[in-house]
Amino acid sequence: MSKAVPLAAAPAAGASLFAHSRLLDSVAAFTHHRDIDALDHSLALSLAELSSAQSVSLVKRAVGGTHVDSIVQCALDEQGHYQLRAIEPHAAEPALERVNRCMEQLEVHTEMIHGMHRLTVPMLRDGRAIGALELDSCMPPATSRPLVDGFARIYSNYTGLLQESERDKLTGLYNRRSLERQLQRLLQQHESTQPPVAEPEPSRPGPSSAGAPQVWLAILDIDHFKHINDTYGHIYGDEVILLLAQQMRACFRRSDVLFRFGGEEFVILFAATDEATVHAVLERFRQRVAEYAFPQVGLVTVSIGYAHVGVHDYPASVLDRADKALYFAKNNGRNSTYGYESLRASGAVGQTMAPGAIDLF
Ligand SMILES: Nc1nc2c(ncn2[C@@H]2O[C@H](COP(=O)(O)OP(=O)(O)OP(=O)(O)O)[C@@H](O)[C@H]2O)c(=O)[nH]1
Repeated sequence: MSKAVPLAAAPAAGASLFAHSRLLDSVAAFTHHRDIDALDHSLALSLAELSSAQSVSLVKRAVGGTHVDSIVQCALDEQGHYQLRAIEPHAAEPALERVNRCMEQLEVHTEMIHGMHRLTVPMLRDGRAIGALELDSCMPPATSRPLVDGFARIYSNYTGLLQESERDKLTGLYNRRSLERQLQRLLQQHESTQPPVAEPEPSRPGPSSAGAPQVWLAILDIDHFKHINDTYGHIYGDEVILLLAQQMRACFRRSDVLFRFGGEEFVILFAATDEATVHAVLERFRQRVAEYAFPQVGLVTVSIGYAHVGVHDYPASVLDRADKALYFAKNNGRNSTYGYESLRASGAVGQTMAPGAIDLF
């Protein structure tokens, strides 16, 4: 039997339904994104619009780390329109103290600033803060807090799922599936500074115009890993993989993108101005590994092959070139680093795969 709804309740219910559907629209819009940068922008804008805030900042810690590695802010401009911008964490140092405290203490922070209410809410996952949302608004914190809390929880859950799908379970590095997206992202970042590359050899690094950074891909493979597994067992083999991933994190820059590509193979994507720098960076890492005493196993070495990434390169063809250089290292004593372009110039390796023959993942 249907229940009569008092007439007087209808307008309030209508208004609340409208507010709920706006909220759901926003959540649907930002969870539509698979790309975390786009998701961050969408979240900051949705929260600013729904709360009519003066500004919303999304501050994020590096995956698995405690330092802030990105800040996205959505703030009203003089014309009353929301504008999104990314802020370099080092440029926001003093303001970050408050946010860092909130993330360390896992506590919500409120204060009055220039006649506005400032609300800082940590975003939690598995009992630790992955970042924080900060809102400057005319509304008192008690009014805006449920909305900010809700967005923080949805963001944390959703990015947790996204990260699980793009990370290797053992090491926490990116997995093979994420290479194409990360490569595109890095190329877009550096596209404007990359000199035009002559066809039909997209792999050849352009002239180093005013030291503009270019993108490079390196493949790193543990030498005689089967022997390590056979001698010490798979658990020690896994431990070697884990420790190597830790060394990679410690040795490469935060902006370098690290992958466990499968088994005992790793990939590094990074920007550098010239081949000599690339070689020196990779050699430094190879030597560091060769000097490290792995528990029980002792000394372990790695072989490295690398190649330049052209703006219009397919991931599979870059991988093929770097793999040729790696293969050369494996066949020439291991525990060494080789670049495809130099090997090609000296005639030590042949042509890479034809554009039609590539496997596009
Ligand atoms: N412990 C462990 N072993 C793995 C994992 N993935 C692959 N392997 C093993 O890694 C070994 C790789 O062996 P190969 O491809 O012959 O290479 P290698 O022994 O390192 O020899 P080179 O690369 O030629 O120096 C195989 O025995 C795989 O079973 C993993 O996640 N954990």
